[in-house]
Amino acid sequence: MRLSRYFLPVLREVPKEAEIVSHRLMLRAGMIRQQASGLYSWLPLGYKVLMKVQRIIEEEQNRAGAIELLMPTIQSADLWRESGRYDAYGKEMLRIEDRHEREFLYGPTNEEMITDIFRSYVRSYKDLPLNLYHIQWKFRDEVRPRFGTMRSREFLMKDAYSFDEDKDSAVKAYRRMFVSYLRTFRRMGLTAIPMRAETGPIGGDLSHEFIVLADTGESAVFCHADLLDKPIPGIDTDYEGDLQPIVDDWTSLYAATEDIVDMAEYEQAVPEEKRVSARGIEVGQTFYFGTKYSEPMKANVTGADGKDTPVHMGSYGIGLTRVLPAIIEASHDDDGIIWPVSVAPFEAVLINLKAGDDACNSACEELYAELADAGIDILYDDRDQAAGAKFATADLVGIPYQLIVGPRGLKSGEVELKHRKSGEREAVPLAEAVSRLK
Ligand SMILES: Nc1ncnc2c1ncn2[C@@H]1O[C@H](COS(=O)(=O)NC(=O)[C@@H](N)CS)[C@@H](O)[C@H]1O
Repeated sequence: MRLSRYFLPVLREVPKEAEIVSHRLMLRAGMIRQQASGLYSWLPLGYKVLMKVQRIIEEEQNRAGAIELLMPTIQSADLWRESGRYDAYGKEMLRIEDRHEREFLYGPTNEEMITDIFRSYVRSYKDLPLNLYHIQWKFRDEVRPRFGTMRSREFLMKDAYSFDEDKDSAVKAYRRMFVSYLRTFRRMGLTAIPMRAETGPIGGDLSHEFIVLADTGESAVFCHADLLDKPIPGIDTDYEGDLQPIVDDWTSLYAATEDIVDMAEYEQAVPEEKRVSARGIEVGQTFYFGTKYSEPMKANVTGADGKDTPVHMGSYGIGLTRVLPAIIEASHDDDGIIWPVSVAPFEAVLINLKAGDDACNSACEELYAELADAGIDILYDDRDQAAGAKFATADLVGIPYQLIVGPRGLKSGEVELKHRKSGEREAVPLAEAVSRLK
C-alpha cells in the first residue's frame, strides 16, 4: 500500500480526553475515531489490526473443534423473556421497538439465541458434543464507557457456546476452550492468565477470566509469579484427548480476581517472593452454566436411555476490540505502538528518505514490487515529507520493521533495516533486503 494513497489520519497532539496510553495511541495513530460516547469508527489501520486478531481467534477456535456461524445483532425480546433475563439484565440492555411496535434489543450476548438455534435442529445425544461460535458486534449501555475501546458500548466479541449431554462432557468442552484461549492470546503477543472469576449475569458455577497484567487494568488481581512465564500448549495439542493435565497445571497455582480473592488463602498458597498483585485487563472469560438456559428454553436431547434431558452448556467470550488496547498497553514505548508481527497492520514499512531523488525513487519502486510479490504486507511511505516525519509516523503506528532507503546507503548498494521493538538498525545489501523480511 502506498501511504500517499492510503487513509491514515495520524494526530500530532495528544487528545486530552484520553486517560490511558492505549487510548491516546489508538487516536494518534489514526486507528479509531469516537462517534459518540462509547461508539467508535474503526479507521483503516485499526480495522486491519482488528481483522488480524479475528483471524487468529478463528484459527484457534476451529482448531479446538468449534464451528463458526453468524447471528444478528438485533434480537427478539420474547426470546429473552423465555430465559427470564429480559427484565433481569437491567439498564445495560438497549431496548428497541420496530415500526410494528414489536419489542427488540441490541444483543449484549447470545446465550438465548444460540439455544434457540440448537433446540430447532438437535434432538439426539448422538449429535453432541457441539460448539458453535460467532464474531459479532454487541451493545451494552455501560454507565461509564471509558479508556477508548477498552470499555465501549458497542464492541466486537467472539462468543462460543458448547452443548453436551452431561456435566462431565461439558467440562471437557470447557477445557477445550480453556486450552484454546491459552494459545489464542499468546499468538497475539499477550500473556493472559486464567483466573477464577465471578459469573455475574451470564450465570453458572465455573468460570475463568483471562487477564492481561497492565497498570491501567480495571481489576486488581492476585496470582503466583510462575504463571507469568509458563509455556502454552503446542500447535499439536490433541483436543480430542485428555486436556485435564494442562488445565490442572494452569489452575494449580493461585490466581484470582479481586471479586473472589481470599487473601488468607492467597497468602497461604503463594510464598511471599512469588506473590504478584497487580491490575489486570480481562480480555476473555469462560463459563460453564449447565442447564441455566436449556431448562427454561426446553433445549433437550434424547439420551441413549431414551429419556429427554436438557443439554449442559457453556459460553466462552473474547473481546476483540478490548484485545487491541490490551496489546498496546503491554507493548509500546515513548515513540508509539510496538505491534507483534502476528497482528501488525503491515509487516514492514518502506521509507523513501528522499522522495523525488531518482535513485531513491527507482530503488523504492523495485523493492516495493519485490516485497509485494514475496507476499509481504508492506506499507510504502512515498510521501513528499522530511525523513523525521516519516520515522515519527512509522514509530507511532508501530510497524515491526522499517526498510529505509537513502541516497548515501544506495551509493554503497545498501538499505537500512530497523527493528521497531529493539531499535536495532543494520545495513543490508539491497539484494538481500526482501529475503531478510521473509
Ligand atoms: N463494554 C465492553 N467493551 C469492550 N469489551 C467488552 C465489554 N464488555 C465485555 N467485553 C469483552 O467481552 C468479553 C466477554 O464478555 S463476558 O460478559 O465476559 N462474557 C459473555 O458475554 C459470555 N456470553 C461469553 S460468550 C469480556 O471478557 C471482555 O473482553
